[in-house]
Amino acid sequence: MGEDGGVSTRAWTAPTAPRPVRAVVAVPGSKSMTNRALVLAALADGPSTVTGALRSRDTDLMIAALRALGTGITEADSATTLHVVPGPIRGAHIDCGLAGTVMRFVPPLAALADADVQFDGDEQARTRPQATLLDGLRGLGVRVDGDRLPFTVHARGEVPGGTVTIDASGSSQFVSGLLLSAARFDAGVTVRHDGPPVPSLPHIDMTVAMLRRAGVTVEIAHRHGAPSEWTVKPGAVRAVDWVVEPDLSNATPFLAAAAVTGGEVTVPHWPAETTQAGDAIRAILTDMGADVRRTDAGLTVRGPGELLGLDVDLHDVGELAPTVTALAALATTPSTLRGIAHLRGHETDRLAALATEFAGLGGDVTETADGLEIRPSPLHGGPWRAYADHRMATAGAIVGLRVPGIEIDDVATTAKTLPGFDRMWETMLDSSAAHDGSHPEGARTE
Ligand SMILES: O=C(O)C1=C[C@@H](OP(=O)(O)O)[C@@H](O)[C@H](O)C1
Ligand SMILES: C=C(OP(=O)(O)O)C(=O)O
Repeated sequence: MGEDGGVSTRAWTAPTAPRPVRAVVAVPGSKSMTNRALVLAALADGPSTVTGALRSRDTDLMIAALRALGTGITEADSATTLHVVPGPIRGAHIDCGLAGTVMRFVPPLAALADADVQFDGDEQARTRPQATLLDGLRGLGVRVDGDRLPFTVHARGEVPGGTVTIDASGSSQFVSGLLLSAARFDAGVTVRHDGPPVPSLPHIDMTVAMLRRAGVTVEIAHRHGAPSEWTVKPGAVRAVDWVVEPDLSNATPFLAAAAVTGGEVTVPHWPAETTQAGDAIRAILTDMGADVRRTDAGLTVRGPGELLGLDVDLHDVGELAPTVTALAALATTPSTLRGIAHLRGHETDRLAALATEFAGLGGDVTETADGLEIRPSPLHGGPWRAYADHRMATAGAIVGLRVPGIEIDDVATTAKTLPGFDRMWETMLDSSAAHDGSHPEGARTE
């Protein structure tokens, strides 16, 4: 179990929206960027700062892991501005909680330590796929005991590195994890993928872009039009002052609130260009009939009169599947979500969890080999289990806007990436009510 209090639970009745939601909702920093910036800063050739960092269970677990391994991390003017001073990497015990980014990004860095590093995490994390990463490390000359949490990296101060072939079809994080620390391996690394297509490629693009920004040379080779081999040359990781973008995946439940209530929600500081997978919500909501615009004010979604279902491949953006399933379950026409078999290894088996919880509300959501079929069906209130999955909890909240009596068993689990989600949600609704739907800038949660 996590030692950081992340396992305490709290029940919450999701509030309904008596009128169209009208709000401006600022979301905190990206989990994926924060945890990459922290790892790169810990490996860098000097002190870095990370501005706009997300503070949440997953990022605090990363901070704790890197501190235990010898990195100095202090808060500067605020909790979201972190000063990172690299130090010699030493032996430690690491709690991964349920964070994929901690369990996949930290072991390769820990392999550079001068002593053993032990990893464990939540009970539920012990079933998340991990062997591919650990086999990859073995292929690079590291001794590792175990194939899943708990496991031990027998570090000896250096990693030979070289070429390794893995099947990364289970998670892009296996590739990202090996690449992030590879510049510090003696021979760098070449990761070859051999297997069905790698999911979540934008997340690997983010890894490559951030490595290059830190002065690391990365080369990519393609097979059949898809990247299949990544090479990181050995060399210094330069210290960078990282500025973290808002978390676009965490923005999606708030944008969905506009879509399902025929309202209008703006998320400020939406980047014009980004490697974040969450940016795909723009095309998805447009396909469902919403009006989606990016302006200097941010990204604004205006809900349609009629929310339409869609047929979409979410292979690259599996993180969005719970939000998209909630939207689709409230749409007037059927939907098919494809390309997301790997969601069975996320925080929970998300395909099973979504099908089960919608069935309990009278919904018609069925699992396929690689996704979900969602048919319109009248929904009623009832229990909604979160399965320790932040995005299951936020999906329940979206449904609750239109369906009274959605009893989420654990809203505290949103602290994995968005502590205070329920307060933000309630503020969004309260301010919409204050303006009675007449003013588009009703709520500001900034
Ligand atoms: O590298 C990252 O920051 C992430 C990669 C993706 O993982 P998968 O490739 O396992 O889907 C994504 O779903 C996860 O939330 C974050
Ligand atoms: C899959 C997710 O998280 P993790 O980084 O733990 O894999 C997610 O946030 O949707």
